[in-house]
Amino acid sequence: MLLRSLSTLHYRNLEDGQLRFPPGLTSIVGQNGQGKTNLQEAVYLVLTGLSEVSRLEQLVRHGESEAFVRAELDQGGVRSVLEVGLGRGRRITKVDGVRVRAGELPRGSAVWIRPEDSALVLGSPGTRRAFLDALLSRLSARYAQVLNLYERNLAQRNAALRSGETWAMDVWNLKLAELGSEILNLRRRMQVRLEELARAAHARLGGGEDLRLSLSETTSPERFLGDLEARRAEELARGQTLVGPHRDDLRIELRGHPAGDFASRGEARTIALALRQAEFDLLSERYGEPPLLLIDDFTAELDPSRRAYLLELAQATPQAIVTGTEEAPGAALLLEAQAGRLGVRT
Ligand SMILES: Nc1ncnc2c1ncn2[C@@H]1O[C@H](COP(=O)(O)OP(=O)(O)OP(=O)(O)O)[C@@H](O)[C@H]1O
Repeated sequence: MLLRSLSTLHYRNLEDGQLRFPPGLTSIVGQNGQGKTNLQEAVYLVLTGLSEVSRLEQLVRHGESEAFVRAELDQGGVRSVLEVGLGRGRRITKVDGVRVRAGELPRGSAVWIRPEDSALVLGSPGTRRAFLDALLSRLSARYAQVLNLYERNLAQRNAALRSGETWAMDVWNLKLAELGSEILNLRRRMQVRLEELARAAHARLGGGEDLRLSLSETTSPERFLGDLEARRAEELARGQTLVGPHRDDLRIELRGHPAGDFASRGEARTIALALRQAEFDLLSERYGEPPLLLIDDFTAELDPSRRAYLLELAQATPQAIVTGTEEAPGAALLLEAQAGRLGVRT
């Protein structure tokens, strides 16, 4: 898949208009706050449906009520158009003019590597769960569907716990244990390959051989139902469900110690990069072609070996968009961002 063009209207500070992208590497240079990240965010959103903002309105330019992003793709010689319309608390997604749910977008199409990725190692369990859930949802439509049902059931069960209305609790328990167990099993299956790929990338990055990833689980498929029943009194007192995949973590250990507590900033950065490389590899394996690679601010990467790794990865990928305060070498297209305007620099 190749991204041929991106058009935006009222998207953050980006000037309205269309940008065309060649195969290979596009380098976007510019000082801070010029719109480099906003452009990558728009590309990632329209290709994958994923966004990290808490409210979609944040993506709409100040003073406007709606924003639009449109991407033209070339999929093995076939042209396809993806569109996202954003308004207050709502989003409309279209593929070739037909409305679809955000989950029906081609989810293997892009990977975004950002300076903020260190939070995968140093941040809360919720950050790592979100990483696992987003990746698995992109690898398996079944996972996305089961996760959605699980989250709805969990919200209803928690509401029942808070209100003390326990008459339907046995029904909630059965449903939650059934859906939750499927999530646990799918996570376990992916974790094996995720660890292999992340360990290999970590070694290539010079981080050593001793990175371990494992699931830290609050229950298991076999114990799920029994654990829910056994902890009912405590759950009623706290008004929330205390076991299940929504409480689990991806345990990351470096040289036998939890990386979140002991890794240096540089080591955390290397592990985060290894996780993104594993994500890139898993999506390539699943969909039979490498995703579009987005790298935000490679110049923030001060370590020479990590910087070289990022640039080599970008150069070896069929299509990559790399931002920074300086030019990425080997670019097929060089753009300069200035106050939201992206112009070709020659
Ligand atoms: N909804 C919005 N409407 C208008 N402008 C916005 C909106 N959201 C963010 N901005 C502006 O976009 C700019 C940030 O752009 P962006 O994050 O893309 O910068 P950048 O070029 O990647 O810089 P850096 O190198 O600092 O990350 C800021 O000036 C911010 O005020």
